[in-house]
Amino acid sequence: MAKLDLTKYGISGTTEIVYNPSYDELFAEETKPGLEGYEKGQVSELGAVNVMTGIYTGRSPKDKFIVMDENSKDTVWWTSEGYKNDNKPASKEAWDACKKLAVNELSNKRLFVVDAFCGANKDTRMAIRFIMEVAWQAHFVTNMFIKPTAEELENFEPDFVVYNASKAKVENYKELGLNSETAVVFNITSREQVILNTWYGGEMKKGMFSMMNYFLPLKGIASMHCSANTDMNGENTAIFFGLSGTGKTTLSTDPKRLLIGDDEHGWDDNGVFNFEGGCYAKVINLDKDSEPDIYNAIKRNALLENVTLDENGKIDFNDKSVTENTRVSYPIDHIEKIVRPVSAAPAAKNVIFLSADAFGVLPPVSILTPEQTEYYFLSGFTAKLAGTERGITEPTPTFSACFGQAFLELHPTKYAEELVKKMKVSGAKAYLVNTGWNGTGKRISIKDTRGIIDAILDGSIKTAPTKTIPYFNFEVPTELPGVDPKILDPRDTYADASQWEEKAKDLASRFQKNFVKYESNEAGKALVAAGPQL
Ligand SMILES: Nc1ncnc2c1ncn2[C@@H]1O[C@H](COP(=O)(O)OP(=O)(O)O)[C@@H](O)[C@H]1O
Ligand SMILES: C=C(OP(=O)(O)O)C(=O)O
Ligand SMILES: [Mn+2]
Repeated sequence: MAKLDLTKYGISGTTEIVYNPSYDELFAEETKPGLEGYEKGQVSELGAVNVMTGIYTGRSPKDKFIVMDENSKDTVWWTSEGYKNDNKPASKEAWDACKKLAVNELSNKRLFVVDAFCGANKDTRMAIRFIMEVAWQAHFVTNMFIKPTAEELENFEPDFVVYNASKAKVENYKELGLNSETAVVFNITSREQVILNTWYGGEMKKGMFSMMNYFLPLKGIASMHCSANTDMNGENTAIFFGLSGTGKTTLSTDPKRLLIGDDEHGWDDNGVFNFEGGCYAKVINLDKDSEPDIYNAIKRNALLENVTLDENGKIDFNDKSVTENTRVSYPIDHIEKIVRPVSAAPAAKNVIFLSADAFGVLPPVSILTPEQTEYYFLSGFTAKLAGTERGITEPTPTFSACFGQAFLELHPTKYAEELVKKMKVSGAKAYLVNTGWNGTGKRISIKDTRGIIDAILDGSIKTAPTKTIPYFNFEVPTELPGVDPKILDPRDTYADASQWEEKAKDLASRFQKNFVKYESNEAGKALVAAGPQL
């Protein structure tokens, strides 16, 4: 690519640029003899290549920073004593140092450059240029982002540039006010991201998600950490919010429906649209029979991360010895039932909040009032599951605003406002679905959860008999087709209902404590009544 000049980014001495490589080129590059360490891919029995990412097998939110400057100072939702979050400010000096480390690492090398889009909507998509030295990282972004047509590539002008220098370390991080030798730094003004010392693929996709979360709500578009699908006619759209591991990917991949996307979406006046061109599924304990579509997506061109293979490429999906956050990325067309050609569909009619409750208190499904919808969206209660974030080794209860706090760049109320506006126009209803634990000590089965989702999407939940659950005032159905009726009231899953009572009171008070941070204004105060009462 003669027209590609990387010196404008400070990258010099480039010996060759492999530009938007095809899948065949990527396969050859990532398996070529002589690759060492985390650069090396191994072909698995399913045809997909597997790579290992070292100690970073999940995102590293503690190492996430945003440059604080004139532009970002008053717009970004910075971490504060009153409301701690992952948006830590970096100085201009720290940015310059990190950028320099990245361009030094990437100078005098043979590089991969991938130009791709984030956002299926042409008016609001971001054109992104990824620059890296590692072939499989080029494969990852090729899978996960939207591929430009040949014509679009002709005139491709990036809105955002990502430098992946995973081999470089920030040695003087203390001096720079950073957290460790690893840094994931965003500069909203120059529209750049630098990745240092982590190889986890997810850092690249969730980085751009964070940027969409900054730019879109400012244009009046809802930007959401959710999966989305629609019915076979492309009419009855549903979105599934949830923190990592709560079931967005699993539950939106449904053979009865068309997939829009598994993780990041916008909702504008035309409807719901995907930001991505691929999916990133967890594969721990993946079972061919219970999740056939995801299993079948693991073939040539898919890319496995941190999965255990023997020397012959035989896969052991049950092995957690490296991480529980084993993954596969694949282009969305590895799933048969998808919306084509553009991953978009009309406004959502059903909004589902997935929460993996580690306490075993929440009912498997609750029908929410509009006020409860706002309250539970802002609260974002769930458990962080082992592995997706560094340092999390067991299900850890958390309140993650909007079910994706780590990716919010504006105040959570901004996302709630945009969602509520869109829901009002479409007349959408919201449900809180617990995909976590109950009194049995086991996780609610995928089969029961799928039954619940089916009942929401085919409308049968609307005619089901219901009762009210104390403390939370949740309206829950007492029977649903295809769902074990003994689990619908969580109290029935305990040997003694008083065990539930005790845990429920504890959880209710955690909700109340967490919500205090929203009570500094009238709108927040007004929502308290919709939350748990003791
Ligand atoms: N009831 C359930 N609903 C959804 N997923 C479940 C359930 N029980 C166990 N799981 C497992 O939890 C994980 C959900 O992960 P995934 O769908 O990738 O979540 P996300 O896309 O939200 O990060 C999968 O490994 C799935 O097999
Ligand atoms: C990729 C991630 O998210 P999810 O599990 O929601 O797909 C992540 O959090 O790193
Ligand atoms: Mn997912």
